[in-house]
Amino acid sequence: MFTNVEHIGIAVKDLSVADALFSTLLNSTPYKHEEVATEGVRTSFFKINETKIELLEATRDDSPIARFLEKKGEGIHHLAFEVDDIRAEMARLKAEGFVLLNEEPKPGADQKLVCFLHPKNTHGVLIELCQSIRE
Ligand SMILES: C[C@@H](C(=O)O)C(=O)SCCNC(=O)CCNC(=O)[C@H](O)C(C)(C)COP(=O)(O)OP(=O)(O)OC[C@H]1O[C@@H](n2cnc3c(N)ncnc32)[C@H](O)[C@@H]1OP(=O)(O)O
Ligand SMILES: [Co+2]
Repeated sequence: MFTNVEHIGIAVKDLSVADALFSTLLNSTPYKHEEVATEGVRTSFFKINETKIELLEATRDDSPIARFLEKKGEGIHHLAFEVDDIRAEMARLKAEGFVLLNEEPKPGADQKLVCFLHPKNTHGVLIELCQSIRE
């Protein structure tokens, strides 16, 4: 089951510059910074009630964010939904013909297991599924 929009991911060239801008815009400060080495990103998270904004800076030239910045420039990179059972949603969506970019849930930022769907099959929007990692 889809339960929430978990976050909106925004690709930025320089995280500290974007942090300053979003801090002013939202009149708030990031509640965390986290590097996810496996995705080649350094992230910063803002929270407005239950809505999160994830700013993403590339840490490697061959990372998804670096490639996106090269092709499209800065901007909205993905839309992440919270799901209660990521494996069940992955199986359901695969059976519906969506293309999973990872066949097994993988660790994301902020204590999540994540899976991405190819934007070619979702009207050009990269979709991320997230499930909280329970202790
Ligand atoms: C930390 C974590 C978290 O929240 O927990 C994160 O969010 S990590 C966020 C970073 N990690 C990820 O994004 C992982 C999943 N992403 C990927 O595997 C990749 O970025 C792909 C989505 C497959 C795209 O890779 P790449 O650009 O190398 O492939 P490609 O050249 O074949 O591109 C296929 C087409 O998709 C387009 N394309 C690429 N990235 C896109 C995006 N974010 N949104 C919409 N379209 C996108 C390209 O412009 C191209 O369009 P044309 O064919 O028209 O030119
Ligand atoms: Co994300």
